[in-house]
Amino acid sequence: MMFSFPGTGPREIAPGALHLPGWLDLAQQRRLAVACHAWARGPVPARAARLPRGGVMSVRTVCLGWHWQPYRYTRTADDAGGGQVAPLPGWLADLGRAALADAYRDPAAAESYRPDTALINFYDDAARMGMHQDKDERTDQPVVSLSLGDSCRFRFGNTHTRNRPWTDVELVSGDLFVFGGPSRFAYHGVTTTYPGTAPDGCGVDAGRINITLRETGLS
Ligand SMILES: O=C(O)CCC(=O)C(=O)O
Ligand SMILES: [Fe+2]
Repeated sequence: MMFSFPGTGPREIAPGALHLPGWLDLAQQRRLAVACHAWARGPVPARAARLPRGGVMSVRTVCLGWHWQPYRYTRTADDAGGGQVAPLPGWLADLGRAALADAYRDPAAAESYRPDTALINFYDDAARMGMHQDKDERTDQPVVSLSLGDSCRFRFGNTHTRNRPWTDVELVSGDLFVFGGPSRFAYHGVTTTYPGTAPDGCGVDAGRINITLRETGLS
C-alpha cells in the first residue's frame, strides 16, 4: 500500500502539519475530480450549508460516509432532503492511509487510520472558508486534505486562537496537506482561490475542489 511519492518531499508547516506538493499525478487528480462531480449530483446533492446563526457557507459541500452539517455529523442529510449520503469507498480510505504513510513516514500510523467520512468542498471564484477548527469528530486522528483544480491560499494557524501566528500555504491541484498530532485542532481556512490556475487535464473546468478525510469515531 505504500505510495512512492514523486514530489519534493513533506514540508513541515507546524508540528504534525505537513504539506506534500504534487502528491497526486494528473491522472489521479482527474479520476478524483470525476468522482467528486458524480458525488455532487447525489444521492444527497452538494449544497451550501446553513450555519446555526443564519449565515450560509460560500462553498458547496457534499459528504460521504457521514453527513456533516454545522456542527455535527448525522446519518441522514436532515438539512438537505433527508437522504442517506453515499458510502465512503474503500479505495478512498486506502488513499488516506497512503497519504499518512507518506506524510509521517510511519506505516503504523497509516495502518491504524480508519477514515469513515469525507467532506468535499466546491469553491467557485468567490468562495472562501473562514478560520475554524475541525472539531466535530470524536477522535484525534489526522485530517487528510487533497486539493484539485484552482490553487488557493490556505491559512494554517495555531490551536489557541483564530488569529496570528499563522502560515499561508499555496495549495495547488494535486497537493496533499495532513494535520494531526499537536496540529490536529489548529485553526485553518481558505482566504482566496486563484481563478484560472487549474492545470489542464486535472478534471476541474472551473473553481477548486477540496476533499478532507476524517475519522469521526461514530461508526
Ligand atoms: O478547502 C480546504 O483546503 C480546507 C477545507 C476545510 O478546512 C474543511 O472542510 O474543514
Ligand atoms: Fe477544516
